[in-house]
Formats: sequence, structure tokens, C-alpha cells
Amino acid sequence: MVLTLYGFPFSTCTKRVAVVLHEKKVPFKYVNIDLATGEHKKPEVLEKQPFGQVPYIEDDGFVLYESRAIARYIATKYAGQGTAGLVPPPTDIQASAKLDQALSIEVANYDVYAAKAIYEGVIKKKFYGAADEAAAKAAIDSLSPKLDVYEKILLKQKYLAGDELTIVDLFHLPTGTLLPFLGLDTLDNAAMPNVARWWTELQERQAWLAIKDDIASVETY
Ligand SMILES: N[C@@H](CCC(=O)N[C@@H](CS)C(=O)NCC(=O)O)C(=O)O
Repeated sequence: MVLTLYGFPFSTCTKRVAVVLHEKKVPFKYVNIDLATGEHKKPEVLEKQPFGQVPYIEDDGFVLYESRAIARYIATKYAGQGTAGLVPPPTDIQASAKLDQALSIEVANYDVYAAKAIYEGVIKKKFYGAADEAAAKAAIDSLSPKLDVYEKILLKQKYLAGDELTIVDLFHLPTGTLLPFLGLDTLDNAAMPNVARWWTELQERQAWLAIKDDIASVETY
């Protein structure tokens, strides 16, 4: 049975999973959970995702939530198809450790600030009428010195976990592409040529272009 992705089109977390499904050329059925009407807090959703959030997947009866865990599951299960190397083989202990390191970097040094900025500056404006521009700016101000460190890392290696593209690079796309809506060239910045090089390449990936504006079921590749 085809894998089912439950999500919401404007959800950055749903896009984090959808881009990996496309990279790995995994056909999937997309089911919309309407966050705007509170569908994510209904008992049938809470049974699958106890925090009442999206995304989650069902794969032959196997239910999984948390976008990063889902992405890793997909990249591992479908290692032999689509884009190669998004996760290293578990037997490569050092590459796996470097991926874990980069995954922690993304959560602790990037997403905590980028997601906050997007929530305060973009989501609040779109769904609740008014942005909190001061809170968005504070989050961006906290993100900036972290990106200076990204620049140092990306000067030495092509991607965040080493010289191979992995899932963690893709994880930056859903929030990073919304930062310009806050009037910021945070990631595409001449003062950070290696971040800009990395970021430009990521944004041009076919898998991202396929889902950036809309997520739809895919029957076959
Ligand atoms: N850590 C979770 C976060 C999930 C999350 O916050 N999802 C958002 C959409 S991007 C959501 O469902 N928000 C509604 C809510 O929290 O009530 C993941 O990565 O899957």
C-alpha cells in the first residue's frame, strides 16, 4: 500500500517530509489535515500524533510522527532509489555521527530561531492578522551569529554533514525560503559566500521545486 503523508500545505514541517519523499522518488498519498479549522486536535488525529500536530505518516500500518524522524526513516528505507546518500549506511559509524552532529546543529542553532522568526513574522500575519515584527527581528538577530558559524563550516565542506548532500541540508528549505518574506537575505548574503553557495544549490533542487508551492499525491515517478 502506498505511503500516506498527513499534513498541511503551509506547514514547514510537512514540507520537510515531502521534499525527502520527492528526493527518494517514493510515491505517496497526501491527506490534508486542516490546521486552520483545528482538525489536528480531533481524536482520530491525536491517536496517531498525540501532540495534535502535523506531519505524520502511515506506511503499511506503521505510524510515525516528527518530521525529522520521518525523513530519516524514508531515506533509510528507500536507500536504493532516488537521490543517493541522504543518510549514510548505519555501518559507516563516523559518517552517521557527523549526520547526528549536523542534525543537532540544525535543531539547536538554526531552526529554533528561523522557525520562531517565521511564526512571529509570517504565520501570525497570515493566520492571526498581525505579525509581531519585534519578536521576528529578535529571532533573526539571534540567528545571524549562528550563520557566521555555518559560513566557517561550509568553507571547509560542501554540505552541513560533510561533502555529501544529506537530509539535514534539505531540512533548512521550508523555513529558509520564507525568511525573505521578512525582508531578509539571511541565507543568500554576499557576506557569507559559502552559505549563499550552499543555499542557492538547495533551492534549485527539483524535489524542492516540486513541493514548494503545493503538496500533492504522487502516484508514480
Ligand atoms: N517537531 C514536530 C513539530 C510539528 C509541528 O510543530 N507542526 C506544526 C505545523 S509545522 C503544527 O502542527 N502546528 C499546530 C499545533 O502545534 O497545534 C515535527 O517536526 O514534526
